[in-house]
Amino acid sequence: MARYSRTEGTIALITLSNPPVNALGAAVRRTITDIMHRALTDGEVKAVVLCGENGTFCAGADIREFGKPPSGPALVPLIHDMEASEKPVVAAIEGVALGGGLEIALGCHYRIAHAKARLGFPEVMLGLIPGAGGSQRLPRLIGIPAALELITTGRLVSAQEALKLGIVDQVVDGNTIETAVKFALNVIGVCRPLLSRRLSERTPAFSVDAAAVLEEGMARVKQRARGAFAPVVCVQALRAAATLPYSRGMETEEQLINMLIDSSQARALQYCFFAQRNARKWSLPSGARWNNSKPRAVHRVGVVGLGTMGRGITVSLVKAGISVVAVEMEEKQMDLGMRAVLGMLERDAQRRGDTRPPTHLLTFTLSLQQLGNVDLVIEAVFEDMALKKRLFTELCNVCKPSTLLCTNTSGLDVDALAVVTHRRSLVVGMHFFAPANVMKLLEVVCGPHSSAEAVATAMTLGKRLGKVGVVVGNCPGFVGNRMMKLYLDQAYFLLEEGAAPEQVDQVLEEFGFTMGIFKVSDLSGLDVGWRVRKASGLIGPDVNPKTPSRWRQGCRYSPLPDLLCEQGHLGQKSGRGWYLYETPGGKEPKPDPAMHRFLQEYRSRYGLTPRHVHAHEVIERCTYAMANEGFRILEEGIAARAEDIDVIYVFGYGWPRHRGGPMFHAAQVGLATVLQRLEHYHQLHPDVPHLQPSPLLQRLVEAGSPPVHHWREHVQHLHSHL
Ligand SMILES: C/C=C(\C)C(=O)SCCNC(=O)CCNC(=O)[C@H](O)C(C)(C)COP(=O)(O)OP(=O)(O)OC[C@H]1O[C@@H](n2cnc3c(N)ncnc32)[C@H](O)[C@@H]1OP(=O)(O)O
Repeated sequence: MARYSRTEGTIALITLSNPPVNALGAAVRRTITDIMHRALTDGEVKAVVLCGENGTFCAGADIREFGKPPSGPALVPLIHDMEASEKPVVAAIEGVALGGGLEIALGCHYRIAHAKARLGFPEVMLGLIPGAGGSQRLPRLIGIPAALELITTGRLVSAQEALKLGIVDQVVDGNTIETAVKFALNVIGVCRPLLSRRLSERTPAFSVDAAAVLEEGMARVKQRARGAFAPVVCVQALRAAATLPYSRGMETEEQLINMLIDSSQARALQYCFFAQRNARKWSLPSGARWNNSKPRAVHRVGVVGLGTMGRGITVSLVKAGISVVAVEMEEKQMDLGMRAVLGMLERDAQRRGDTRPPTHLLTFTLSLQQLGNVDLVIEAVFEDMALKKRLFTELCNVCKPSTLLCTNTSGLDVDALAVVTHRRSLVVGMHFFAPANVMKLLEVVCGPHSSAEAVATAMTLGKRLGKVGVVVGNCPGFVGNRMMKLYLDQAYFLLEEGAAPEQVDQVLEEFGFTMGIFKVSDLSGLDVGWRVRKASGLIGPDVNPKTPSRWRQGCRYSPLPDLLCEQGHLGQKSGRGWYLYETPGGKEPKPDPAMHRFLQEYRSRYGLTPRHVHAHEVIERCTYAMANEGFRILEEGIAARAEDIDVIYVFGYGWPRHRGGPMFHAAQVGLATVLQRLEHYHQLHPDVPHLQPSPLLQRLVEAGSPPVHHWREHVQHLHSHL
């Protein structure tokens, strides 16, 4: 928990010891409180050095304790007593000093940091504010503007930046604890009383325009928060620091954190924190798991296809220091792709203040033969099964027998590709999201033949690229796009029934989505879905001409997006889609009067009487339809946990993190309510089978709506993919 020792005769060394990150659980707080008291009252001790075991100072409060009844001593009095002491207390910061960890460090009189240390207040990402004095001490140390930026974004700073900002007093390359001990010996008796080192006693060095900074900060934060409360409350806490004496500021901080601590948003964000980490802990029906499967070493990767996805994947790999052989079939395409990749790397290097992008890691070629020596190939060609099958057959002949063959398909059958190779166990899906060098999500698609080694290798590679990998089973659209299809369907149906694209988008954005569904569709290009619908036989020559336009494969179908594509309205790229753009390639969507006329004509052609669609209906139909499919996905074993589905939606589809993900949201609304609303909508739309409540949802409601972590126990694994 925490150890006490003496060094150099007069220095008390307190070492936090709670692996893996020295989180401040109740027992740790109790131990530090006791031994700090011992150090501060021991006459022989002249100074105290506080450090953490295993190269980590402290990652803050133990997040697992949030939501449980409080126990153990609070941090605030401990920090207060430490700061009030006449004995200098020096923090030796290695690894991280985050949240409560940084608050402890700010209560110390001096801070020495290792060059590789990172510091920050990530509380906002957990739906909280720094609630143990951090919101009041940090602005007294570094001023309102810098504190505002760090606290409202949760951004971590390097030791070097912390030094520049004045958060730490010294940065060391060598042994931080030894340096801190020497430092402590040097300051004993030098700076008495320690008044100027006590941040709580500092007269705030606020500039005259602090009020304006806070006002601007509040406006910026509200605009970016997409409905999240914590960033707004962070600004309120900083306003207290700027305008009130320290003790009153602390009272306000306490009131504000108490308001947030049990909020549904804080719960959702904390759920996301663990869901993201649990997604790494995959397992397969064979018993193979993340911690018993060895990934292969990957030094050189082949990327086939230099379209939008291939380019982003190549950039991601090169940025992670991995050699890439990028293959295109046609010279012109290769030229375009090469220029785009080099441009992206150049801009990235400039942003990081680096003059040379790592282009030495890149080879561009028109020949697949150059893939003979790569460890792994990522195929990123068009979504055309025949093309992919030909390519996989060829890759099998070209690549060394141990090369993993991965497909970036966004929903085609990974198993159908595996069976054309002589190495089925080495075939997995690596489904990146556009732009692949920016988006964090990676679906690792495990087919029935994929080996644990192949899954482990793809997941480890994803981690090296800074992605959040989630292992999913093989089915059309996997998890993300399978649920997205139903979300889109509901959005189209809402247009048929009377809504306008901008109305649906506005409601979704107010709910917290990064972008409304129709704006997303315009951005990705309407032709993407059009091709998928053609390939799956929903449109095209295979459809019986007698089939009604609004009816496909036994259920309601909306031809709206097909009609737009037929008119060449493909979204941003053509200057017109669900919205109007100033020029082709324009980015600013404007409601399109022609779209409104088009929808009116469409409705009258099919005898649909438009009605006013309420915001709550938009949210319910879109999000409950998604969650309902999520329950089916769980039942089929395509996702192992509801958490995995939520991670996919938060990291890949702009789902608001403070609402936890579609499955968590369903749980927060109440499964019984979701069930009842789905029944209601299904009654109104019996021709939409995916509105019919899934059997798992019904069973969960019958079982009393257990919490998300217990849903797995109610899944009847008839045939589990995971
Ligand atoms: C009021 C509020 C107060 C006073 C607070 O302090 S709120 C907490 C503020 N602190 C944080 O938000 C830090 C959260 N942690 C991280 O950012 C990262 O975990 C890390 C930078 C500390 C380390 O990152 P990394 O090396 O990638 O490792 P993991 O993220 O995988 O973490 C390792 C395991 O430690 C668990 N963990 C991390 N932080 C905490 C914590 N504060 N409380 C409890 N547990 C924590 C994490 O879940 C991992 O566990 P396993 O998945 O391995 O079981």
